[in-house]
Amino acid sequence: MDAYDLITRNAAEVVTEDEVRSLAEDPDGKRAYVGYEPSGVLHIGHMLTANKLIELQEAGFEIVVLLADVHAYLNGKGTFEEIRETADRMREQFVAYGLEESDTEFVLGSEFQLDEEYTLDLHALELETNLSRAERAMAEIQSGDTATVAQAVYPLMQALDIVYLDVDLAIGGMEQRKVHMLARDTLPSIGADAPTCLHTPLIADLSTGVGKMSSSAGVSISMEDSEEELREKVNKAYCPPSRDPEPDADGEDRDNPVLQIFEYHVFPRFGEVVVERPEQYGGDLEYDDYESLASDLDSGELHPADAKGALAEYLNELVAPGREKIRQQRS
Ligand SMILES: N[C@@H](Cc1ccc(O)cc1)C(=O)O
Repeated sequence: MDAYDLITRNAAEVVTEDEVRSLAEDPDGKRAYVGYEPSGVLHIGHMLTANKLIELQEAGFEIVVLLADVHAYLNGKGTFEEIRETADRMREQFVAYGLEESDTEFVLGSEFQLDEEYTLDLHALELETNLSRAERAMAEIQSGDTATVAQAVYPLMQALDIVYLDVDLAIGGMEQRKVHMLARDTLPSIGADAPTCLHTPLIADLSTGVGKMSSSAGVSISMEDSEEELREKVNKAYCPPSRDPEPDADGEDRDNPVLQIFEYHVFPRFGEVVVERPEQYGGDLEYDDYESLASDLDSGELHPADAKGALAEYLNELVAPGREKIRQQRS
């Protein structure tokens, strides 16, 4: 796979393709980052962007993980002290998940976001941005129904982080895209470059396939799930025998979250998949790529129950080191 294909593998969108192509010409030493609001336990959304970081690490990128303590505080996630405490645990969980510790720069937001220079640049961006634009950028990230002033400052700080962390590529889930577009539009006003961005897809709600999976509503997969819990969650998941399910009665689009997890989590980390089946049902099935697995589900060769059984096992393998780390952190 050439560098461009590796960088953009499984991305929902890159902004812009030309900019990513020029990064791909010489990826060595280029810097990519994801920022996370610290929380006690990683969930599948964190793991999805982390998969991309691991791939970029392999492509030669320097990886920066921002533990965005000030952002979590601005987004109403608790007292600053509480949030800080969880940041360290989160870092350890990322390492357990597979981010090479010696090759990853973990930065706490408060290490630089409270400096005078940063603050003055932030105020300069505030002058350039109207409130409704900031609010719109935050709509999918904000906790609570009504936007606070803190939540309007939040996306501007996120934009500024890209400058202060000196990154060449900003990564985030699709819910970050409006913040990144705001960053592209406003950073030039303070003399900085518009950042190049890559967005990872969102996984559909596990039980319905409608909308996105969320750690705050509905069933989500987390790093502390036991093997048994994973099996139960996956068994109950929505998985019609097709990769493009029919819209539901309300005409809402559905996706197949079981297939999405194979595509965005299992294949990128394991490379191949074996679905174990008793001889009498045709024996084991082996797949080298996502496409062949998805088309076997479409054709009926692969039964959803067998796909789910395999998925639960691979997920268990993915979360096991982090689960062990969480156990140590709590003892
Ligand atoms: N907005 C990100 C967190 C974040 C904060 C600051 C950044 O610079 C980047 C990302 C989230 O929703 O979790």
